[in-house]
Amino acid sequence: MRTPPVALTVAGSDSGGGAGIQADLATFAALGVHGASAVTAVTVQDTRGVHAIHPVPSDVVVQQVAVVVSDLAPRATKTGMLGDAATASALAILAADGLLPRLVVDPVLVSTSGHALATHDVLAVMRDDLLPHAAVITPNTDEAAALLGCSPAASLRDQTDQARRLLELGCAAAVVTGGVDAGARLDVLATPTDVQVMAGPGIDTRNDHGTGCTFAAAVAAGLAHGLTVDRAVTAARAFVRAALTESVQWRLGRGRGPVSHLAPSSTVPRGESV
Ligand SMILES: Nc1ncnc2c1ncn2[C@@H]1O[C@H](COP(=O)(O)OP(=O)(O)OP(=O)(O)O)[C@@H](O)[C@H]1O
Ligand SMILES: Cc1ncc(COP(=O)(O)O)c(N)n1
Repeated sequence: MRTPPVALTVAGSDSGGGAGIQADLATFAALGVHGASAVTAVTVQDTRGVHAIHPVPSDVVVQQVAVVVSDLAPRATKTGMLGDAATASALAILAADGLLPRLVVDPVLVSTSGHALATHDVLAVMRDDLLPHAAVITPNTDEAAALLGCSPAASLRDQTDQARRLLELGCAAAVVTGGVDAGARLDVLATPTDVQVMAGPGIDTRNDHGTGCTFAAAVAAGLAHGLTVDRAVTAARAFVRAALTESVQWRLGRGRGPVSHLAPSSTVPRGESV
């Protein structure tokens, strides 16, 4: 087997395994990428919600990144839940030093279950110091509105406008996810030369915990394989759609279950009791 490319995720741990580090590593593995990780926080979490958050000190986050970067030379990096401003600032410094190649920033602020995953001061640090180093950022419409200080998008036109305006914050590309129009799901990708609206039918499921992490990790996996941002985003959309479709019938946990990160060509023996 060929040596796989390496991607690094800097994110929080989700004990339920649906989002955060766990979703990122599962996505990397499904897409043929070796995943390394720097944990920013331990969340006590299941499919019903976030019950507690235990931050990892920012210097320990930096140490994790430093050893991985010097030993494994990741070709792409993804950030998710950063938790506090000290960690966001420390990462911005690492990015400015060129240590976070092909950086995908998923500006995680609040979980689907409505729990704050970042202190109020993270937003400004992320916007002013980290985003200018990103190859692409992947906010949903609420996160985009928070970064821009405007109201949430009420139409595709607003969402497109948000994606364009995010480029002014200095990132090389921005994909604003989570638009819904007449049952279709809309993502808008803006680059300095182009704006693309990507639409697909909404998948009716309650198992949608971790879609944002899975999407951003899949973009990072594509970049680690050498894809352009445009192609990495298209491939990531296809991966998330497959992950949502495969898990429609699942009953994992009592709340919003995870999407499937299991490769469709899974070699796990079927029909055997374990
Ligand atoms: N029910 C669905 N049907 C089709 N596509 C979906 C559905 N839910 C999410 N997606 C897709 O998943 C990707 C991630 O977008 P989403 O807006 O869910 O991110 P997010 O809000 O950041 O997620 P999270 O709340 O997990 O952090 C996008 O490509 C979006 O279009
Ligand atoms: C550690 C961690 N990172 C990110 C999310 C966001 O995912 P979601 O919006 O699906 O809850 C989460 N819940 N937990």
